[in-house]
Formats: sequence, structure tokens, C-alpha cells
Amino acid sequence: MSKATLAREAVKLVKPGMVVGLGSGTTAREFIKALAEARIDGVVLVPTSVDSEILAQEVGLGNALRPMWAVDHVDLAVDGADEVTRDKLILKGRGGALLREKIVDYAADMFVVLIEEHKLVERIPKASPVPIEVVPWAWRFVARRIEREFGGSARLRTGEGKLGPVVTDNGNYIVDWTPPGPLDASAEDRLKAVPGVVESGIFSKRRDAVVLVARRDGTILSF
Ligand SMILES: O=C(CO)[C@H](O)[C@H](O)COP(=O)(O)O
Repeated sequence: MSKATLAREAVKLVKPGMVVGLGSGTTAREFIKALAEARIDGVVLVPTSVDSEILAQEVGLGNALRPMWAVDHVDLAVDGADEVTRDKLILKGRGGALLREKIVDYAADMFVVLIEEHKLVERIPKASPVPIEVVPWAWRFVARRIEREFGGSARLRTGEGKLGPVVTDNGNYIVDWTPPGPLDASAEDRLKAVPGVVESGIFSKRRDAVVLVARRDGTILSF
């Protein structure tokens, strides 16, 4: 229910003709459904995962879908997150869509993050590991190097419905890293500097994001 409330709030920001990035995950799915109900003229939609693309097609938004290469700007991106701090250090990627999410969310003129209150945290990571998309050929080497350089433990993500590693929409693997302690914004660049790392779920460069929080009392907090 609260995800749907957040989604309806975010849809109010969508104006006719806008290019809108569709995030991924259960909250982003509510946004896609609410957007379909709103029937806003002339919007162009860039999905950040095959999951969001399929849902958008199923709810009647198929004609508006474009790949990222087919647009030259994104007006608004609306996405969920796993954990967010008050100063807008954002952790994403539990759904494995972090790479396309980061491309679209970082490109958007306005980035709106929809979370429920339990995801508002003092430090990241709190309860979720840090997902890191890696080149499959090097995955074990990269995981060990992250452990050596930064500490903690890095594990290959395996899934349900198929034996072996989860393969992302970009054909890569995901290593879930549990660091030895809280991270600061520098972790994003430090991880990216490891050869074989494609992207991480640390989103530290959108401090201008608008975060909408569904509170337990039914109200929405915006910061
Ligand atoms: O980053 C993501 C997927 O890669 C999701 O946005 C994040 O995991 C939140 O998902 P949900 O809304 O289902 O809690």
C-alpha cells in the first residue's frame, strides 16, 4: 500500500512529453503501474531492467519504451533503493539492475527515490550487502581483490530457478560484498577503480536526489 502511495506521488511529477527513466524493483513496479493509469501524453520511457520493460509492455506502455541509446536526455528518473542515509548516500542493486539504474538515474535532470521508512538508515550498509557487478571471466579474482583491499567478505550471487550465478541483464555476474564497517562516498570510486568491476550499488553522486519516504504513520516525508 505505501509503495503504491509513493508511486502515485511520483507520477504527479511526470509532465506530457517528458523522457522518464523507469527504475527496477517492487517499488518501481508500482510507479510503472501508476504511470500507466495516469495516461500522460507523449512520454518516452527508458526502462532500467528487462523486468521493468516487460511490466511496462504488459500495462500498455509498450509504445513509449526506448533503450538508453535512443534518447539524448532523461528529464526524470524514478527508482527504489535498498538503503538511504539522511545525506543521500544511496545503496541499490538488491534486484541486480544496478548498472542500468546508475546510467539512467545519474543521467536524469531530476532523480526521485522512493523508499519505505525502514530503509532510511544512519550509515550504509546497514542490513544489505553492497552489490558489485563484475566481469564474469574475472569474478573470483575481483572478489578476492576487494576482500584484500577493503576487507570484509565478497560472495558470488546465485539465484533461484537456475543453478549457478545470477547473470545480469548485461551478461555480467554480481558479487555481494559485506564490508567490515560503514562506507563513505569515496567507496564508489575506490570500488570502480578495481579492474573487473563494472559498477557498484553505491550511488554517492546524486546528493540532489529527491527522496520520498513512506512513513509508518501513513504520511510521506520528502527531503
Ligand atoms: O536497486 C534495485 C534493483 O536493482 C531496487 O531499486 C532496490 O533493490 C529496491 O527494490 P524494492 O523496491 O523491491 O525494495
